[in-house]
Amino acid sequence: MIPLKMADRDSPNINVGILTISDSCYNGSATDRSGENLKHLVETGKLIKGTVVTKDIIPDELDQIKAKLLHWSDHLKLDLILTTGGTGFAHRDVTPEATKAVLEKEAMGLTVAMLKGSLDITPMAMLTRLVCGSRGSTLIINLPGSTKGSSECFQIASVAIPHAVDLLRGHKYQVERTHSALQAEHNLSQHGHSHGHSQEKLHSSSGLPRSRHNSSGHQSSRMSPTALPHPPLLNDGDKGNNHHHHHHHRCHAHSHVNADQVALRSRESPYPIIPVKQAVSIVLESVSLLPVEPVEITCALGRYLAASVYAADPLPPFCASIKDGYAVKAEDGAGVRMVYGESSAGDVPEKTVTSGFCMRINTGAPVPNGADAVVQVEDTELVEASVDGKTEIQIRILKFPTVGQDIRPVGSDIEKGQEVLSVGQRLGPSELGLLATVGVTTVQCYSLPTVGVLSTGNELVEPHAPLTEGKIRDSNRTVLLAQLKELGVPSVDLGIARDSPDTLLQKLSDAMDMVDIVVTTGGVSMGDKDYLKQVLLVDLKAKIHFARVLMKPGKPTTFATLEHKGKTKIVFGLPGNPVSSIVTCHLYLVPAIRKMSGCPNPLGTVIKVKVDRDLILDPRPEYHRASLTWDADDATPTAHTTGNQISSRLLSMSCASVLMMLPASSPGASHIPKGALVDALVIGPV
Ligand SMILES: Nc1nc2c(c(=O)[nH]1)N[C@H]1C(S)=C(S)[C@@H](COP(=O)(O)OP(=O)(O)OC[C@H]3O[C@@H](n4cnc5c(N)ncnc54)[C@H](O)[C@@H]3O)O[C@H]1N2
Ligand code: MOO
Ligand SMILES: [Mg+2]
Repeated sequence: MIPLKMADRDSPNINVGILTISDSCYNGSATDRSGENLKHLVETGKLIKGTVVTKDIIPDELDQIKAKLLHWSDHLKLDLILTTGGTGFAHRDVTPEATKAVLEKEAMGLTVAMLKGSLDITPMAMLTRLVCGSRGSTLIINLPGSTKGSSECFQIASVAIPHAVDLLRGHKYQVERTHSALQAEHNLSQHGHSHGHSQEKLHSSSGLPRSRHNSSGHQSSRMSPTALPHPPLLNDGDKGNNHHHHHHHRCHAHSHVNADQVALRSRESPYPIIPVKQAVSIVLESVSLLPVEPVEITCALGRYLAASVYAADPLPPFCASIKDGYAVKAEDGAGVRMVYGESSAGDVPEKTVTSGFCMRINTGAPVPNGADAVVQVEDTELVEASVDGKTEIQIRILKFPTVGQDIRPVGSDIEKGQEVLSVGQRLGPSELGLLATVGVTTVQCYSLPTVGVLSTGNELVEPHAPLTEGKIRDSNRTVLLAQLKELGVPSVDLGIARDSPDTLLQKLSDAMDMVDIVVTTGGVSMGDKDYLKQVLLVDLKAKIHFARVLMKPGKPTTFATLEHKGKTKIVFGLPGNPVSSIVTCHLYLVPAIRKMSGCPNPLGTVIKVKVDRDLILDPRPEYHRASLTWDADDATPTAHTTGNQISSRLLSMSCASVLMMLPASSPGASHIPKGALVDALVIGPV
């Protein structure tokens, strides 16, 4: 029996790499069924809550396997690598050897569990040599090469995978936290409180005894009682920590933001209000194109090309018929022809068509030598057939054919050497089809940024948690993670941070190792608990490019960059109001992601719409949510407001496919009359 388990909604999202190790799949003589099947199993989300970040096919070469495993664990920092293939007794089967070479710790239990489950199904399982274990925070699991075997073993292992990933992540953080706490204490004792510590110091691990790493003995109880013992809780801002007993957990980061002196806080924002256009320019100038990487066609949907793609062969590769009919010599004109044989799609016609003869042919089939026209069956009639009706002997051509009629010449769709896709093009379904047509299965694309999403606020609880007094459910994270999924970029759910500088610092510091972009919501306005900007400035030495924009909603939108381990990290501090965070996501985050991923024109589409009623203008330029309809006799869509536009009202986003870009009111213009045309930014399917 294979134990089945639904993905736990509390479990972390697992970044998965799928590695098919097979000479025959690599050289194209076999199809990668098991790799594709594993990808599908992960994507359905039934076994684990995971995202397939990368997938590749490599030959059974020890060095290549090792290199790939090292890259995926040390550089991509995947949570889980599933290999399929190369685990048997054939001479070339070296996956277990390559895996052992990179593992830091073996996980015999996983191997035994999969072996036991497989033995229940077939005694041949005795011959598998699966190896499992961890390297850094990456779990590596060998699966058999067969589709059936690999999916059975994956199902068995999946029961323990989320917890293993949790442990591996937790361990890493625990180590870093203990280091940073000790380092911070050390700094303070040497220099006193007035000295800020740098990001490097926070993560420094110099000279610390290993035995101290697991010194915090707190156990979380957020897993079910039947679950394995839980690792130390990550910090007090971690997901699901909205129960009282979590609040005393220690946060190891020490912010230097002064959080006590409410009365001394600034009563006016020190940041100038800038126009939206300027804010967008600043964002786009501050982000750069990410490096190029090879991407397999099955993982390339939505990616942007970094190198043009050319056709190695012409299409069609042979003269092909456009119709079902008869291949003829045009000069024979109309009249009776002897039928000898046929050319069907996939065939190679052996006979040559000579004067007075024709050959039956189907759409897409090669036109036989000697023929220079195809006459569709509708333009012919039967003259003579064999008695059994199985053979056409003579037919009559009713219409005079012309040379080349209903024939696609070689290369008429795609010429040999023609550029079929160019740099910067987005790979949608049809573009992937073009790649398939020209036989290019790996393309050079710009990398995608990894985006971390953090909600902030003491009032927030998880969507599934019961509402207690003073609490509301966190909706922003759900929206933003879904938006990222729709864009096809990898995301990291950073959970909820309490409104404390230490927690914010901890969460942000942790995130910097994992992601290119951090998106936070909440805590950017004028409240005494709005600490984000101060933590960015004081603790993380970030450059805040802007922190107020002249727009409604979204006024306190904050944008910062900071250097972390030699890389520039991007921080979007979006306002906490649900609508403000979504509108600013579309205006700033989405274009930034598009630019980083190689999109040549990252700004969204703006169309003209007709307003369906008088609209009162706000002193700030407003992004007014609306749905669209089309009247039969009018090309311009009518925009229907989604109602009350207060930025807390998430319902105003429901069914909104555009943001009407309304100008600020002025003494001469206080409203827009019904029927007027306004610009609208498209944000969803219309
Ligand atoms: N004195 C001033 N007060 C405010 C100003 C101002 O200029 N001066 N600006 C207002 C504007 S405009 C906005 S927008 C908000 C932005 O506030 P913050 O970004 O600081 O966000 P919070 O205070 O944390 O929360 C605001 C609001 O949104 C709710 N919220 C927060 N996070 C979530 C979430 N993840 N899911 C659902 N709802 C969330 C939160 O409970 C608050 O109701 O500031 C105005 N104030
Ligand atoms: O600018 Mo705020 O986003 O109006 O609610
Ligand atoms: Mg606030």
